[in-house]
Amino acid sequence: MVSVLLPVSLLLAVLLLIPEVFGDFTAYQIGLYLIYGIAAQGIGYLWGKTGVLPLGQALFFGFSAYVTASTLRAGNGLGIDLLLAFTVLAAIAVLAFLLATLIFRGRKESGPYFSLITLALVMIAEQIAGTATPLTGGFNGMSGFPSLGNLDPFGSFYYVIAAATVLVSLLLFILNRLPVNLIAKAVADNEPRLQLLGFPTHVIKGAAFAFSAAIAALAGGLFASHQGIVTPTSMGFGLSAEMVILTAVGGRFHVLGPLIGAVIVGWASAELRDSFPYWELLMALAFILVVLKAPGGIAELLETVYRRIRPATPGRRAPSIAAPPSKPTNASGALRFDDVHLQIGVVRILNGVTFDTPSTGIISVIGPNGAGKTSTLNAITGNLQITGGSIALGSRNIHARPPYKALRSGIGRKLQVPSVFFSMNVSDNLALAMMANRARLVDLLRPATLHWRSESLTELLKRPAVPLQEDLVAPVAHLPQGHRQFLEYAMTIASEPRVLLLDEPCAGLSPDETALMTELVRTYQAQTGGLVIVIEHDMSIVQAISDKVLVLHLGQVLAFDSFDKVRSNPEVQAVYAGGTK
Ligand SMILES: Nc1ncnc2c1ncn2[C@@H]1O[C@H](COP(=O)(O)OP(=O)(O)OP(=O)(O)O)[C@@H](O)[C@H]1O
Repeated sequence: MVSVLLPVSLLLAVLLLIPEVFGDFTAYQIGLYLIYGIAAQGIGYLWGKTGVLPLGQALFFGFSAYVTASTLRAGNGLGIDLLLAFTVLAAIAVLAFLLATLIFRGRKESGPYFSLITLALVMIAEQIAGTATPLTGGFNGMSGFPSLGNLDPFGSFYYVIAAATVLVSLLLFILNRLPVNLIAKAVADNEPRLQLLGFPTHVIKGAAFAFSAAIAALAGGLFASHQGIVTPTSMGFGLSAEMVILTAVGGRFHVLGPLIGAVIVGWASAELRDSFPYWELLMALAFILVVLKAPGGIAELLETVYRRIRPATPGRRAPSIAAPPSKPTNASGALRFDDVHLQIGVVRILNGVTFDTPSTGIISVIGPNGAGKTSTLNAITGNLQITGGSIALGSRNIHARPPYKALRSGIGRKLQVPSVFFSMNVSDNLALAMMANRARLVDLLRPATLHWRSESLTELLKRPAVPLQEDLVAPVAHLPQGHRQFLEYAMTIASEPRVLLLDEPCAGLSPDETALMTELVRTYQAQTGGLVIVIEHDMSIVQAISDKVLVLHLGQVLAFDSFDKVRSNPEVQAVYAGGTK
């Protein structure tokens, strides 16, 4: 809690001292910088955590500013004004959520589409604001309305801005300690893995965008009241870009970064504007310098200096909490491919794959490079959409589903190259996996959820040969390949899926580690009674673990039988002639 209260108390103290030390006029100027800083904090949250860069945030800022101006002009009284303000914030958040989920739905990555669409929207909005004169006052804008509660913009209204700044910062600091923060960060880190853990990333990005839009709208309302005039530039691309610059300069990874950026850039611009004709050039150069040399912005530089003086001490590890059981998935029965075709452009990857697995056991998938093994798993989890035929698990067709629904259908997937969250430590990776298919919305707002452990995961971590126990606080980026393989395996089984898809789980493992991994897979299958499908090149492993072997070649099934029968199959021998692979 100290990590929240200390910076927030310091912020409060500094903001309260400003009018006392510098006087009302400076407080008025800083009030404006803080308003931009609040909007930039919203951008920082979205961009710094999820990696999604919004280029049209002034759309919400300006819209809210216009609505606030009209409301204040109508003179309804403080109560109605506040009620309307909350209604506008909520409406903007809902609209932003719908817009973002619509754009992100069906897209695998964040990509530049979203940024470009927000850019286009704010340009349209600025045009409309400039031409819809009866509503907005056209290019002259709206003016002549009182401040909220008739407070003096050059006096007491500063304290309203200071209060909003502290509250937004407090909220962001609290969010940083909750599981939702980990999930938001996981989007930027490895979105495909998060989807395979059952998280609908388009909804997560939509929620983060809605939150940042509501913060921009709050800032817009304060702006109208503070400035007493709203013009189309308050809803324009120029302001949107400026807010992004403030965020980048101040530091998008820190709660207070955007505020620092807004105050420093605002103050420097005001100082230079009158004394130096090329001040905009100087500001642009400063921006380029920060982006190139200090991508984490001023806040990160300050933190580096602070950490030199006071190195971080490793916190005490909180005791584990028994995780609730996984949500039932109703996954049962055999996996059935019926004449499955998969084509991307002119590349025909699967050409009529048909097989029917038993409902339990270990199936190995073998075949030469490029045979279509990984694509077969991709078709099951929805990472690739099939172009013909059907895939069913038990009595339910599963082929038209997006990847985040695979786990909800009881299918866990480990990828060929270990796919984990590289910017996080092992503990956070496991925490995300423990939430998969377990956490309800309310659990994502409880810090205790971060300490969930299931019995099976605890058992796995207790095994002396599993190299994860001593790695818990180690950044994943520093782990050797073998440890990453075990981590991804542990993450995949954390939600106890009934169907386990493992793509070369022993690749890069030492002989001892390989023996351990095969034993873990066998034990998991025996304990759950589920179906495990393993892609494997090493025939000794295939022989040791398989109940049946599926041989693929050129996107078709060459054989599907016991290991011995497959080994003596002349067609398989012909394909494998000359090597063990
Ligand atoms: N997204 C994609 N776009 C275009 N071609 C693809 C795509 N995914 C796979 N392919 C092609 O489909 C073929 C089968 O690929 P796949 O990865 O399924 O093979 P594999 O049997 O798993 O091979 P390996 O043992 O090398 O991993 C390859 O020729 C590959 O280049």
